[in-house]
Amino acid sequence: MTQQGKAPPAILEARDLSILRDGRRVLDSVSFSIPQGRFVAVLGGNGAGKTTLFRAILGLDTPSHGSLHVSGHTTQPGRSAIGYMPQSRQMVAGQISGWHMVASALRGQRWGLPWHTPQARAQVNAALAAVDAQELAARPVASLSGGERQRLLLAQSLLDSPRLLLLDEPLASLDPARMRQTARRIHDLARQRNLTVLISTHDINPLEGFMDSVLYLAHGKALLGSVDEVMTTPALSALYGAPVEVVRAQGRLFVVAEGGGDTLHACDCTGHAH
Ligand SMILES: Nc1ncnc2c1ncn2[C@@H]1O[C@H](COP(=O)(O)OP(=O)(O)OP(=O)(O)O)[C@@H](O)[C@H]1O
Repeated sequence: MTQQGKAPPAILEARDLSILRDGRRVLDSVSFSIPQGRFVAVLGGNGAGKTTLFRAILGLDTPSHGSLHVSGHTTQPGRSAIGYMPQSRQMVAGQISGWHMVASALRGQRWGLPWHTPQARAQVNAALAAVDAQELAARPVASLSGGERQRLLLAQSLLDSPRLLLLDEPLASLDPARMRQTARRIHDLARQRNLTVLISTHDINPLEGFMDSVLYLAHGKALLGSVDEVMTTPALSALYGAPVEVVRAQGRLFVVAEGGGDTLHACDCTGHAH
């Protein structure tokens, strides 16, 4: 990391972290340190291990080797300081209201108890207000658009005053304007609350101007740094262990397999060109 000045203490620290899934090494001796308050884009192709990393941070997957600490503590399930927006958009549908859907994620209330304390109600209302979703509170979830449901999921992740937000592809299936709007909303919330945000995505274009760092996962390895440090042909070729090319066109940045093969990622990196 090359951010200027004294870095705040690390909220997330991986040391030689390896994680197996079905016997396959998804993360292989990965080390990185993320200071509190950073807004980090987590990039990597399908199956690179983004969700696996999030699950490990939540304490749902145990490292096979190495260590992973959140605020200096070993990861464990149920830490209230972590807000999570899962990639799976499955949610209780039917006639449940937006308000009750958000409330169902309150700690200890996961099965939607029919009553809530005034404090719990205030927390749900505040989370809805934080994402400008008050008008969705009374609507049946089944009647909401995909983008509106995603706003409710973001509200859920804000319950219980998290210090760290893990957002697994929160921009997926949004139109370009809403991607940018959502990225700005998350960024502003993070700044107001001094939250650390890890946001996984296949297109970092909408995050341009908001992210402090990129954590790029490929072939079990990870590279953390600024956009300028990570999104370069030499850096990503070294990470992939194979030649890839970082191409800039019309203010956008693409990562392509050498020889003009598949586009691996796209990102608007105006102002980051080398
Ligand atoms: N429940 C599971 N059991 C066994 N293997 C799994 C399981 N979930 C994921 N994997 C494997 O772990 C690897 C990493 O998957 P992961 O979901 O972390 O990738 P990802 O970077 O989030 O991918 P995507 O961008 O497609 O969501 C993949 O090879 C996947 O097949």
